[in-house]
Amino acid sequence: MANIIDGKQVAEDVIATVTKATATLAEKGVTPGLAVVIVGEDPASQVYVASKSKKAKACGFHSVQHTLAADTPQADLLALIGHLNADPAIHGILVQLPLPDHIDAGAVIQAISPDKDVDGFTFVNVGRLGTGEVASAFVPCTPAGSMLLIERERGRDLSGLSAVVVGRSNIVGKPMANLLLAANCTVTVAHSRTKDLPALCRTADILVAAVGRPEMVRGDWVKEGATVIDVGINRIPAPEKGEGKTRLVGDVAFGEAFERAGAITPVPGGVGPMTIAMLMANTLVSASRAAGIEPPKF
Ligand SMILES: NC(=O)C1=CN([C@@H]2O[C@H](COP(=O)(O)OP(=O)(O)OC[C@H]3O[C@@H](n4cnc5c(N)ncnc54)[C@H](OP(=O)(O)O)[C@@H]3O)[C@@H](O)[C@H]2O)C=CC1
Ligand SMILES: Nc1nc(=O)c2c([nH]1)NC[C@@H]1CN(c3ccc(C(=O)N[C@@H](CCC(=O)O)C(=O)O)cc3)C=[N+]21
Repeated sequence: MANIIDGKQVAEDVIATVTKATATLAEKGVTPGLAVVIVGEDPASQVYVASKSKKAKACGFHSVQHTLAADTPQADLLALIGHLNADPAIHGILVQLPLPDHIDAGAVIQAISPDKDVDGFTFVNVGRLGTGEVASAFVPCTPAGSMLLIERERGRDLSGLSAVVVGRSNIVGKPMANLLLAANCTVTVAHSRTKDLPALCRTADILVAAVGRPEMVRGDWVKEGATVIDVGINRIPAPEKGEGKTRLVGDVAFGEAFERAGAITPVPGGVGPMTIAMLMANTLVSASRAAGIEPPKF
């Protein structure tokens, strides 16, 4: 029977630290500014963006949201990013993904100033993380939040533990693997071509699932006592709640994995709230750096 990791609570702790540090910055005349840019009307994206803006305001940030039409030309989006890069009131820029097909997401991401890249997606920040310069990098929010949950559970010394990351996206899987490697884990990254994934997962002291397939990781893939981090957010039909209703599940079959894991994150209430909290933490760090003030440790 596993310990259920309370991501909501840890996220609240992070937000409390951010809010306190924001008040200290305010005494010095600095207000952290976060700009969230969304293109199109994808309802799921709208929900996430709204909750990011709300959290930013609750932290005491200057929070702006730019909602652009789905057919906005790429040049207009690049021009907006140029303005935000140059705006001294803005310390963090987040362009909500995915972007519409007519826009080259790579070109847009790389247009963000690395100093304001609170998502950690630009080459500069990816490179800092990849070379082990973790302290100077903006680390992508979901892996950064997952790492904080792992450290709260297992302590800061993860040396020699075996970690398996299922998924190799630039947003989650790869940066997660780099963070675990920087923490001296022995890391294996699995993906859709991996052979005998269940057997590989059973070797993991730390198992991170970031696949996007509802409940794919079964209970018997989990090593006894392992720490299981479920990044997946999948909305599936829930006819038991009524016609047309849905519910959220992760990439891990929670009920089964709970029986074998030492600790496991729930969905919702696990990694999701941490993602938003780390966005606030990264924005605070950016504002602190711009003001030449030492940011708090998370
Ligand atoms: N909690 C949060 O804050 C966040 C949650 N998410 C959620 O995390 C999940 C993953 O997101 P993201 O990384 O963006 O997704 P992507 O679709 O970009 O990547 C999915 C990865 O899973 C791999 N994969 C797919 N099918 C299998 C399979 N059958 N066996 C093994 N590996 C497989 C893919 O392999 P290959 O490379 O070979 O195709 C790919 O590397 C999603 O559910 C998403 O909603 C994402 C961001 C934030
Ligand atoms: N540039 C960019 N950066 C991102 O960080 C980014 C993005 N684009 N695009 C989409 C994904 C997804 N994402 C989530 C954030 C919070 C929750 C979250 O708070 N989830 C709640 C549940 C929310 C609900 O009920 O729907 C939870 O798990 O408890 C989930 C997912 C950030 N993403």
